[in-house]
Amino acid sequence: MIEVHDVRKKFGAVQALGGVSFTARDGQITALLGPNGAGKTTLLRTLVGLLKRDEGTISIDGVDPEKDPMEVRRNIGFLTDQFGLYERLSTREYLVYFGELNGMKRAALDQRIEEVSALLGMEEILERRTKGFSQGQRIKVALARTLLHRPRHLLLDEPSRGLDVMSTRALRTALHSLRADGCCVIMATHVMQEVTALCEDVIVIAGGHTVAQGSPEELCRRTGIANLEDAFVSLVGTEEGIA
Ligand SMILES: Nc1ncnc2c1ncn2[C@@H]1O[C@H](COP(=O)(O)OP(=O)(O)OP(=O)(O)O)[C@@H](O)[C@H]1O
Repeated sequence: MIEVHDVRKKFGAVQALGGVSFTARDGQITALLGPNGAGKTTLLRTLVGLLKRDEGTISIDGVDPEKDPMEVRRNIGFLTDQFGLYERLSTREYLVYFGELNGMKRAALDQRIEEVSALLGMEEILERRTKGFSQGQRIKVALARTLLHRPRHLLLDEPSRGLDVMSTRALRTALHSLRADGCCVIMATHVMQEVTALCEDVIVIAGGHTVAQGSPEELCRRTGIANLEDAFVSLVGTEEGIA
């Protein structure tokens, strides 16, 4: 479970997060919705301890990422907006490298690479060097790295960008199975169909503040608007950020 209370973060004069609070439960996929520049990426980076918050509290299964970043990272998979692939390595070499960094034993790691590769449809790119990979291929490799050590928590920053229809479906299947395993998933996205298809809970942030949290149905009920996209626009008070 991830619990966030009144988190604030400034970059110079820019107040990227001005008071974000929410709870993301285990066995649930929580969408993080917000217009461009709302603070979604900043929030995710703060949750894994890559950024230091100015104020507020964060608890990842009771652990503060600033006090014990290694413990939090062991239990978290984070798909960032920067994939950080090593272009001289093949996909398999890259995954072995990160699996070993996470303390996985080689036999278990080899088996897990096969599983994740089958899940994401990566067989054809497994032995290829990542140099020159398309956007969709790059995101698959990064996603595979994120899933490799079976994290208890998964933070995904726009995971479906650049994915084709088959890969988007594969991602959905992967997320369903992680949810069934009790994983706590937070997914920043601009794609409303993804939210309605996958997420039982939605956090709406705008201007660095939590504007609302609830199921898609609750947000529609609260705004008196039947369609989630229109409800979102009404909550943030702008037409920005709609895919
Ligand atoms: N390193 C940084 N230095 C200065 N300003 C930053 C930095 N990182 C983020 N910001 C600012 O903080 C605000 C929130 O940015 P953030 O990337 O978290 O938004 P986002 O919700 O992820 O946006 P998008 O949907 O466009 O990806 C923006 O105004 C952004 O310009």
